[in-house]
This record gives sequence, structure tokens and C-alpha cells, in this order.
Amino acid sequence: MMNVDALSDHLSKYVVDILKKRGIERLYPPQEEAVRKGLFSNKNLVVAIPTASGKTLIAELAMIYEVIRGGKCLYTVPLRALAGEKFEEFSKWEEIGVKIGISTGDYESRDEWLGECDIVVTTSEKADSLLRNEASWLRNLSLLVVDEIHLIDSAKRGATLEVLIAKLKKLNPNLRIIALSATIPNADEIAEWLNAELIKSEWRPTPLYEYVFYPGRLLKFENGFLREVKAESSIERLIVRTLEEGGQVLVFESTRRNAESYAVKISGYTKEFVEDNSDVAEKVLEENEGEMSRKLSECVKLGSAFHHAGLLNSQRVAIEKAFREGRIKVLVATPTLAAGVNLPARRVILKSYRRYDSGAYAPIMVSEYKQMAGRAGRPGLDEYGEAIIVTKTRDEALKVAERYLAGEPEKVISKLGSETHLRFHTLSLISEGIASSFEDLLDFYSTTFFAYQNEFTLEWEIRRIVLQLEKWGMIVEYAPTSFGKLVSKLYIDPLSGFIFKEELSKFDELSDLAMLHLICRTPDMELLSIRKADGWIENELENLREELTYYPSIYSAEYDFFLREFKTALCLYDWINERDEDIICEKYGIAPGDLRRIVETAEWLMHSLRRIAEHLSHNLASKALKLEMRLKYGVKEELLDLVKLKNVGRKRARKLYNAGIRNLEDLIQNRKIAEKLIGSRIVEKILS
Ligand SMILES: Nc1ncnc2c1ncn2[C@@H]1O[C@H](COP(=O)(O)OP(=O)(O)OP(=O)(O)O)[C@@H](O)[C@H]1O
Repeated sequence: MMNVDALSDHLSKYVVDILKKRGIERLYPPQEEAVRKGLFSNKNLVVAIPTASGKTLIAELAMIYEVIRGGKCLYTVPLRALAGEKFEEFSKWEEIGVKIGISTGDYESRDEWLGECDIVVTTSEKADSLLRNEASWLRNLSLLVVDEIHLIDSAKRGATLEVLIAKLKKLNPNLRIIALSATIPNADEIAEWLNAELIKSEWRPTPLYEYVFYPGRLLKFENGFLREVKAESSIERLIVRTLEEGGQVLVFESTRRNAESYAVKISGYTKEFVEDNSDVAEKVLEENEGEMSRKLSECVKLGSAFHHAGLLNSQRVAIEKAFREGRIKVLVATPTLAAGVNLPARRVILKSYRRYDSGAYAPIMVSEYKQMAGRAGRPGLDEYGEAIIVTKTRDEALKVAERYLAGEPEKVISKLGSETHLRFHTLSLISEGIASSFEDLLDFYSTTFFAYQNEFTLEWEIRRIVLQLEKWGMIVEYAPTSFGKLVSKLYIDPLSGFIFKEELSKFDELSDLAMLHLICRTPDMELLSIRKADGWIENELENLREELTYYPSIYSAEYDFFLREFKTALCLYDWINERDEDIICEKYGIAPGDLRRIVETAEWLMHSLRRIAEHLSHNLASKALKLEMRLKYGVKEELLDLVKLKNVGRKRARKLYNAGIRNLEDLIQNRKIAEKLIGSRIVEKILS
């Protein structure tokens, strides 16, 4: 393998020294192949290699190479959590004067300061939003790195990724692109679309062995033949053996409930392997002490943990860090983790190979299995990694082995052809001046991966969408109206913008609940699902019907969907009326992380509603602004002057208010009382 000293001609001795400090003496085979295929040139590259095989380093070397030549780089990832992780990883380059920036905040900031950075890490959505808000620095990029480009296949975020690449290529004609991908069967299609050299390999620094388990046996493929070896009688015995060997285990379960209960069960086994985790156990209770958080804390004390989208960000980070440090021995996660951050373990066990998707249990895709299995084997720590799918019988094991061990991951397919995505991106293309005619739109879409993969054009769909945007008053003759430009900048679905405008044109006044319900009626809002235990909602509906402006008949097809909208609006209503977070979670059957996510989305949509009301000079703009702030802090209107103060959240504000302290002035005049209520340190911070 090539010695990193050979890189000094392209990168300088200082860079090589930093690599060596990181323990990187020789390039991995795929990295060497990348150098040979033009890593240090202007060539585009697609790198499709397994997890932890050195993809990121290839991108880092290319970015440093560009920066040394005075270039500017954008590194895009699919998730905010990943952006934070990569930003941390790249910050070491500041040692040689490379300026690293990160931008993943709200969807409307310009972040002009990023203009001075050499490398900016962001999510594809944020980069697209920055383009919509005319962030000028995005027009002089020399290198775009697209991490996880196989997520073009994702129904939710794939289209934005594809359109972002096409936009940046249009705005920077000489833009160099390096795409990092999991091992997918049609990486060559992506390479052709991007006019790139392809580096494709199955090489891994840590060998991966894949098995299917059924009680007492393990199945595996060896030289193309299925072999069966004796095994432990239960998965728990197998897990204990791994812990006895000093390894850790990542377990995937199909639902949150299963993940939580298995983490509790396995904590009975991990406790004998764990030292003192009390600091981590306390950390996960810092922001919330509800039922889920307490259960998580108990597990952590005994060396296990669960990980799913209901965790608070701070809890997720604490768990991941403790797992990386080897203090948590078994982490039980739901498949959402697979596409997320990098948590390798010696053994990866899929207790279930099904996932709950839009109301039904379905077997996971082979590519999802490969993502999870790829986490097995910590580079430099484990000699090998083992991925094990759990089944109950030999018959089932044979079928599962056929599908997942011998199977090919699914091809990456563009999802741009859906009306929602096309509507969303067509408005932005016209708003940003990238398209000012029908031909411009067709030309632009002809440069997407969708066009590469499909003979037929989107002509008919685009005509229909243009007519719709005209009808909604967002464009005229392929130019944006001021309303259309605003909707595009707000990064909301044009249909959401239209719903807001329609409702505001019908009503002068709306109750708080009606305004919360209005944002829940948009395609941008994540809605709560209706559980068996939610019979109470229809009673609430009877009591609150007068406050609503829209209420379908119980016989109409949309009634079930309306119930979900109404349940979500009630949840937000409780939040802004200072109901305790844990009581809200209990009442609506959600976890703290879900509440935070729904509140964050609602705040963004209320902000959008407020901006549209202002644009229409509608008197509800001021009420929308108040609701936006109440959503942000979860308080009644009377506390707004207090929560604006730093270090004053909803609980402290309520304490102060109830003692007669209504704002900063009162606080200064009643400092002693305030110190008794919230502590002198906090008062000090507020007044500093
Ligand atoms: N040539 C090398 N020699 C030694 N260590 C390396 C080498 N290349 C990368 N590494 C280390 O291996 C780990 C994984 O590398 P990297 O993050 O580049 O892989 P990856 O494929 O991007 O992983 P992921 O898919 O999880 O992002 C990192 O800690 C990195 O420092």
C-alpha cells in the first residue's frame, strides 16, 4: 500500500505530518486507486466502497488539495448529526490554516460569514436553502463533495440532493464533484451521470463475516456454498461471549418499543462488564426526566442503551460518545440509526430484519442490511466484524440467508419525478432566475440523475406544475411574483404557501388553535398518528369545534387525516400553554425527541405563516409572531418578555412571573427575590 510520504508533492509535508499524527502511514487500496485515477487533478470521482474503508479521507485529501490551490469546498451530508461529526473531523486541518465552517441552522439564514471559509460542511437541504437566499459564496465553489450520494434513492431527501448538484454545476460550470457512496450495484450510473472516474471496491480494513442465526446454529456462505455451524442456544449467550472477549454489540430492532425492552433485558447481562456509568446516566436525565429518559438512564447504569428518533439530541450524543468509549457494551437501535452516525461494533445483530413502514411491517431492503452490517468491526480495534441476522427456524434462516447474505443491494433510483418534489424545486428554479422559460426548465431537469435514468422527459408534469404555480399567484410568465419568491425563500412546499394564503384571504380573525391547526394542514408538518388510546380526541373535538375553521364530516375520506392534524394541533396547543413536557409525551404517546422535532417544525411553519401574513399586510401577522415565539419557548403570551432573556426557559419564567417579576426591569428591581427563585448564578448570567 502506498506510503503517505508520496502525497507530499501534491499536498505538502505539513499535511503528511498531520496524517501521520492520526496514525495514517499507508493509503488503503481504494485510496491508492483514487490517487491513481486523478484524486489530485480536476477529475470528478465517485467512490463506492464499504463503510469505514476510508471514503472520507479521500474527500479530505481532495479538499486540502483544492484549498492549497486557492479553491473553496462544500461538503454536503444528509443529516445534521453527520454534519456535526464531519465538522469535528475536519477541524484538525485548521492547524495548517484551513478555515472550516458549518451551516445547518434554520432554513432562512444567509450565513454570509461562511464566505471566508475554505471548507463548509452542510446538509443538502441547508445548501439548497442558502442558494434560495442568494448566499453569494455558493457561486464560487471549486469542489463539491457529496457524502452518502446513494441517498439520492431516499423518497424524502433524494430529490433535493439531485437538484442541488445540478444547480451548483450550473452556477459553477467548472465545479469539480467527488461523490462518496455505499457499495451500490449502479455506482457506474452515478459515475456516468457525473462524468466521473469510478472507484468501486469491496475492500475493508476489518474483514466482515455475515451469518444468519437460528437457535443452536449459524448459517454462512463460504465460497458460494451455504454452511451451517454449531452456535449458542440463544442470542443473549452469543452477546455475552462477545462481551467476554472485550467486544461490543450493536443490536437493531424493528420498533422503538422493542428496542427499549431489549435494552432493558440485555442490561441484565451487561451489568457484570460495566464500570461506573453514573455520569452518563445523569447526563441523559439533564434535559428531561420523563419515563423514557429514566428507563434509558437505568439501562446506561448497567451498560446497555437504546437509540431511536425519540431521544433528545443531547441524549443521543451522550449515548454515542459512551458507546465509542466502550462504556456502553450493547446499544439497541432502530433502523433509523443505520443511515446516521458511525458507531462500529465487533458484532452487529439484527434481532429483526423487518421495519415498520407507513403502517406495515416489511422486510428491510438489502442495502439497509448492508448499511447496518457494515458497522461490524471497529477499524484498528477488532480483527474482524460479524453481522448476524436472527431468525426462529431453519427454513426462515435459509430464506433470509438467500436474500441478505447472497443478495445484491437494490439499485439507486431517482425519486425526483414526484409532483411534490417537482413543485418544490420548479418554484425555486424560477425564483432563483435559473429558469425563465419552459425550455430552461426542461434543460435544467435534463441534467438531473432522473433524466439520466429515464428516457421520457418530465415535460407533461412540468407544464401542469407551471400552471398550478401561476394559479397560486407564485409566478407570472416564468418570473417569480414577490409572493412566489417569499415562499421559495421560506423553504416550504408551495402548496403550504397556497394553503396559508387561501386561509388568510377567508378569515380576518383565527383562534390560537385554528392557527396551529392551519400549520398542521400543510404537507410540511409531521403529524402524530392516532393510537387505540386516543378515543378522547373526538370528545375534545366536540368541545373545541367552534374554534376551528375547517372540520370535515366524519364520513368523508379525509376525516382520519383530519384527526391526525387535530391531534398534532392539540399537542402544540398544550405545549404553548405550558403543559409539562412529560405529561404531553404521556398524553400523546410520543417521546421527548418527537416533541422537540414537532415543535421545531411548527415554529418554522408559524414563522412562514407570519411572513406570508406580513406580505399580505394581514392583521394576523402580529398574532402569528406571538405564536411563533410561544412555540419556540412553550409559554403563554404573558411570559414572552421573560423568555427572551438568556438562560430563562419556560420553567424559570413561570416562577419569576408568579412572583410578580414580569420583565427585565422587574428582575433588576427585585434581584433578591429572583435570586431566591432561580439562583444568583443564573441571575448573574442574565444580567451580564
Ligand atoms: N489509510 C488509512 N490508514 C489508517 N487509518 C485510516 C486510513 N484511512 C482512514 N483511516 C481511519 O479509518 C477511519 C474510517 O475512515 P473514514 O471515515 O475515511 O472511512 P469512511 O469510509 O468515510 O467511514 P464512514 O463510511 O463511516 O464515514 C477513520 O478513523 C480514519 O481516520
